[in-house]
Amino acid sequence: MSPFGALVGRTVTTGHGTQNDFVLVADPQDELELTPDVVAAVCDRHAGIGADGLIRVVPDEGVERWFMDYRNADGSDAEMCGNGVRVFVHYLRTTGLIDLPDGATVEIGTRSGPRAVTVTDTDAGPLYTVDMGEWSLPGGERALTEGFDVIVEIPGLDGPRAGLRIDVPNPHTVVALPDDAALDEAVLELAGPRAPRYQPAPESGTNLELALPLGEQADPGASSGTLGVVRMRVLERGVGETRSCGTGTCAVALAARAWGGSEAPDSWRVIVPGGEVRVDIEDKPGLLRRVLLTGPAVLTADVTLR
Ligand SMILES: N[C@@H](CCC[C@H](N)C(=O)O)C(=O)O
Repeated sequence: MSPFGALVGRTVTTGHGTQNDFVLVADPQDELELTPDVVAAVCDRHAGIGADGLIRVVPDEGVERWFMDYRNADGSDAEMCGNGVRVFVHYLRTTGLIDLPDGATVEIGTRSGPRAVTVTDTDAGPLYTVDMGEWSLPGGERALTEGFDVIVEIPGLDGPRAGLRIDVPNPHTVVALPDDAALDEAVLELAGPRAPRYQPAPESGTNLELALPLGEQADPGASSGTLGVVRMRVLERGVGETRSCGTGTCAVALAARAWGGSEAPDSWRVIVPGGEVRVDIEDKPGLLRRVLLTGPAVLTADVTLR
């Protein structure tokens, strides 16, 4: 019997955002029951299509917009997926489910509430800017000034490290590393004896980002101003090590800005194994704290499940 359950006979689409890859399943009648087992079977890299997550494309309840029903590769739910949002909107646009001309904005539904996404067409393909909304600090505001609120033991690295927890609004723990060697040597395994250990242990799990701040450069997107640059690796909750994580890049930019002190830039170029994205942080007094994520999205294939 096929492990793909309700998806047998369906044609689904694959795509990625900076190589964080997804299977997109259109469900315009909101009729598909996708159990965690079916999601895990589709995302299996050896016996399925293979992906970091699955996105069901479904109408939002009671409002005229599309809803991103995101699941991790192990079948679990998550509050948000930053790369997934861009790929989701690119899918809606490419398949004609929405009309989104260059420069236009669309609102989509997510488990964390509505998100506005704006497209900019470039010679290298479209870039999508997602208003990722408000972030928060489970460890309280003091964590931001102190720069950490959790201790993490990461195999491959000598000794415990300080980490900063940031919700975007899914949970992230960001650990600063001193050089490329440490970043490359860290072992990022989800489970087993070589999984990272946290003190305190995160109640609902966490995504773990290892961040290497690399200084600043002139901002090509502005006539004046600088862009912080940071390299990262990520261990995703419910997935394993991935080549990018959009919410993770936001958490890393926020942590790097906190560690950089009052003069640190608000805009960041975040380099991940699968490419790079831009993160713009807005938190001027009196304004909503929010973070904007800009990056590419690509569709790669249509596949029919047997
Ligand atoms: N890849 C995503 C994050 C997906 C959810 C995450 N694994 C979690 O469980 O919180 C992104 O691009 O943000």
